[in-house]
Amino acid sequence: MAHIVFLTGAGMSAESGIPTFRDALTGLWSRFDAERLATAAAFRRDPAMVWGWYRWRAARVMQAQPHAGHRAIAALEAHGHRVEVITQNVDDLHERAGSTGVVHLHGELLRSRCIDCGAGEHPDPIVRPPADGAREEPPRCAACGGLIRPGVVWFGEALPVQAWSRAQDALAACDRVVVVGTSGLVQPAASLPALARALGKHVLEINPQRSGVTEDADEHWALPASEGLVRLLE
Ligand SMILES: CC(C)NC(=O)[C@H](Cc1c[nH]c2ccccc12)NC(=O)[C@H](CCCC/N=C(/NCCC(=O)O)S[C@H]1O[C@H](COP(=O)(O)OP(=O)(O)OC[C@H]2O[C@@H](n3cnc4c(N)ncnc43)[C@H](O)[C@@H]2O)[C@@H](O)[C@H]1O)NC(=O)OCc1ccccc1
Ligand SMILES: [Zn+2]
Repeated sequence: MAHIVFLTGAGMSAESGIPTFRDALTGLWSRFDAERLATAAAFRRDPAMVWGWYRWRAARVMQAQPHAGHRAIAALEAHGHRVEVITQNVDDLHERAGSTGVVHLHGELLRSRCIDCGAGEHPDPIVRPPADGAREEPPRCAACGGLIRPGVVWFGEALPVQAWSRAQDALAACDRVVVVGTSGLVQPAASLPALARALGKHVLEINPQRSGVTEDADEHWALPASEGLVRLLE
């Protein structure tokens, strides 16, 4: 039985209808670049605009379903392989496909917390998906009255310490690494494939396009995630 680490990015969820980071800028948000919108400064400046963007994205995630690629990773785990999923994605499609112990380097869209006291908060369910561009006032914290923010890692914010150390431990312990659907532009996550290579691990990249990772990969399958990952089962 093999010990496999999957490093996944937005391309992993593209076939489930989740827009990749750069494609999630429609309507009102299209005049912003993601790196500027996904920041604490933007939230403080205009909480309703940023919260509206995240609720719109959360609604898309709730409408989406895992695809054959997500299921293939979960199947490898069910077949007894040691599988660890380290993702930059803030959606829950890996978990919904059956993967366990998924490490979210950049947080989770469907978890929120108070920006002041950190209390975890579960905002009211999304009844009607907000129209793209819709502003929505973030709820207030029941404990301190502070603003509730999405449980994601914004640009300029440190990654969760535990997630980052689990990622490094997994790469050190694994036999091989499969990198799926990332452009390899966002640090420090983008440094993990090179770290795996430096640790002597075989690195396979699955991405229809060449990316910032391809140089660090031993193999590149120019395939969409759904096809490339199913091929791993054969
Ligand atoms: C843009 C980049 C230059 N910026 C950074 O890297 C910055 C740091 C930085 C600033 N200036 C710099 C200059 C140089 C180097 C670094 C920096 N990093 C940070 O700010 C990090 C935090 C980064 C995390 C930001 N949050 C995200 N997401 C959560 C929020 C949200 O979602 O709203 S990042 C977000 O964007 C990234 C998107 O990238 P990808 O996932 O790769 O997706 P992308 O769309 O780019 O590409 C998709 C790929 O899929 C492929 N594809 C398409 N379809 C398919 C398909 N069907 N199948 C397979 N593949 C497919 C495509 O070909 C393509 O290659 C993901 O990481 C995603 O999580 N924090 C930090 O540095 O803090 C400091 C610090 C340190 C200590 C103490 C205090 C502070
Ligand atoms: Zn609070």
